[in-house]
Amino acid sequence: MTDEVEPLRVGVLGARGRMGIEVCRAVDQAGDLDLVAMVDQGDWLFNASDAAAQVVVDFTTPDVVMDNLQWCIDQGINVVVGTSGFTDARLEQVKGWLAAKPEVGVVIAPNFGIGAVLMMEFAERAARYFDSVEIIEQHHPKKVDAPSGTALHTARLIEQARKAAGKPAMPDATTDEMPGARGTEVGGVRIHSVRAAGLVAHQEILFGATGETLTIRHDSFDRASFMPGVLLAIREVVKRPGLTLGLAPLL
Ligand SMILES: NC(=O)C1=CN([C@@H]2O[C@H](COP(=O)(O)OP(=O)(O)OC[C@H]3O[C@@H](n4cnc5c(N)ncnc54)[C@H](OP(=O)(O)O)[C@@H]3O)[C@@H](O)[C@H]2O)C=CC1
Ligand SMILES: O=C(O)C1=N[C@H](C(=O)O)C[C@H](O)C1
Repeated sequence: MTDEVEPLRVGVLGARGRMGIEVCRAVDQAGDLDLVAMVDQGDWLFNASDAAAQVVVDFTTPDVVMDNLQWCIDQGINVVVGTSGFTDARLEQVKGWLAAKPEVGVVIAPNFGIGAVLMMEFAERAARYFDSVEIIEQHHPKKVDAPSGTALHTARLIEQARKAAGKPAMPDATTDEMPGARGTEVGGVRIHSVRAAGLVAHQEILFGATGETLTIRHDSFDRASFMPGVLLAIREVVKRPGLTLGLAPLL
């Protein structure tokens, strides 16, 4: 008799992408995890179920992630999703699929960086005290979506916190505006998206009130920064049936 625990069997979708490569390496190096499937564009999704993956990690693209998720849930495979593009409507759709498979766990996190999760928490806490807030997100130029998933999530958290505190709309007297000059507005919060070579993933939240500003900033200089969060989600998702949104509930 041995009480040694079997390693968790993990498959990675988007395995040849920037994040996928890093996730495969991290899973491979973790003693309690077994990398059993690496699937990318053009590969057969069934590689993951044939390999009896218990958890699938998805870092693909916003246009394919929903099909992947539905397939995993149908197969009864737990899923950790890092791919961006999750609107409220998409989250509702996922909840609908999970209703038919209540034993399956899904973690969808806009950002797996522990520092980024704290940045969002701090921003949520600060939101009620400031008249103005704007988000400036900066990413590498190969990112396909704008604004980033992290910026969208941050804006929603700030919107809810301002609403709960009864804050009025932000002061903004702009009447003469070139399109795009003031960024895009999400939940009443302006988001400015910068794309430039040399960047990885960065975000600043600028709060303003009479006579003072507060800047909360997070920088991912290397995709290794996301790996502790991804590994945590893999280990936790098997214990959490249903949908978990964001990494914060796992910390
Ligand atoms: N939550 C978080 O902490 C983080 C989230 N992200 C998000 O993760 C996603 C991926 O980012 P990144 O790795 O930089 O992007 P990449 O474009 O480098 O990687 C995506 C990979 O998915 C592949 N792919 C496309 N379609 C499929 C499919 N149907 N099945 C399997 N694989 C497929 C792509 O192949 P091909 O190139 O041939 O199309 C590519 O190899 C983005 O949405 C990004 O915003 C990124 C970093 C951190
Ligand atoms: O594409 C990226 O690189 C990143 N995407 C996520 C997002 O859209 O917020 C997370 C992080 O910002 C890196």
